[in-house]
Amino acid sequence: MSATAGPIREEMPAPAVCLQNVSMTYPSGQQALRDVSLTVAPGEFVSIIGPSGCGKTTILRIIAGLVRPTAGGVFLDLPQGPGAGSGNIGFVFQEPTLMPWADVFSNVWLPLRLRGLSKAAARPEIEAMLERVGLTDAAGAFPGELSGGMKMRVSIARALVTAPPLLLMDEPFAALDEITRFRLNDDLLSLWSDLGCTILFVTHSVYESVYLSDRIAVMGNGPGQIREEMTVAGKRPRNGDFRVSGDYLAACATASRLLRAATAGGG
Ligand SMILES: Nc1ncnc2c1ncn2[C@@H]1O[C@H](COP(=O)(O)OP(=O)(O)OP(=O)(O)O)[C@@H](O)[C@H]1O
Repeated sequence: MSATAGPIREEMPAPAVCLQNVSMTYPSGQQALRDVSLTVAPGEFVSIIGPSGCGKTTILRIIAGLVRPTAGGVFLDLPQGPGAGSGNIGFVFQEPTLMPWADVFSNVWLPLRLRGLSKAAARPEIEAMLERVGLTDAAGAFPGELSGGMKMRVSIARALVTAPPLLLMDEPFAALDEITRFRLNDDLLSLWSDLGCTILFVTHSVYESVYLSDRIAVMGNGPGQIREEMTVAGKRPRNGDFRVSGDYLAACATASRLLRAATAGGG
């Protein structure tokens, strides 16, 4: 082995998600993305903000493999989660999409059931996840008996019960009141820090993106392009103190300015 001169370089981990020059035109002819490049490091929390219709959901759907881009490359480097199958990406939608006829426990069991685990075999994982999201006492309740915030907790528990290394979240808290949203923001951050997963989070809220993220990708008007990226300064763990800190307010101002610039003058 030969020695190399110069400074020792830290090995950069391969990105968990890498989009290279991705474009997407739906069969209807609607162009949703144009030349989008984005990398997300393992364990990073990245938000995507942008105006309605700019292609945020399309990015998540492409990463999840639900639609194929018409051009460009999508590279994922994700450790396999436990259990069989390729379900190592969790997806949380704006609507909790729970099975109304099944109780909370059975809703969270679903992805494990799809992997062939009986209710009894899955019980320890389900109970641990319900405890993490504060729903132990609601295990036997049906979705119709739950508040919006509790339904979203079930949806998050269901997405995380298979311990996916990548969690995609599409405006999960948009329909919730602000107090519930703030609480779920904090709970999500502590889950993320405990589980060590990578999160890509779509939101319309500049404030939410700043509170949660390490980095923010700012999209412009369609056809969708990422116009800017910013890093959010601010120590972790973040909590209510961060919401009133100078770092937070400065980052919100920067993100708002970038969003305004990105959406000025149409696509
Ligand atoms: N299945 C589809 N077929 C045709 N066009 C689609 C389809 N899904 C999305 N589009 C179009 O692609 C563009 C991007 O849509 P997308 O849902 O990705 O945007 P978005 O930024 O997530 O919007 P919003 O913030 O309103 O949820 C829009 O013009 C939308 O109408």
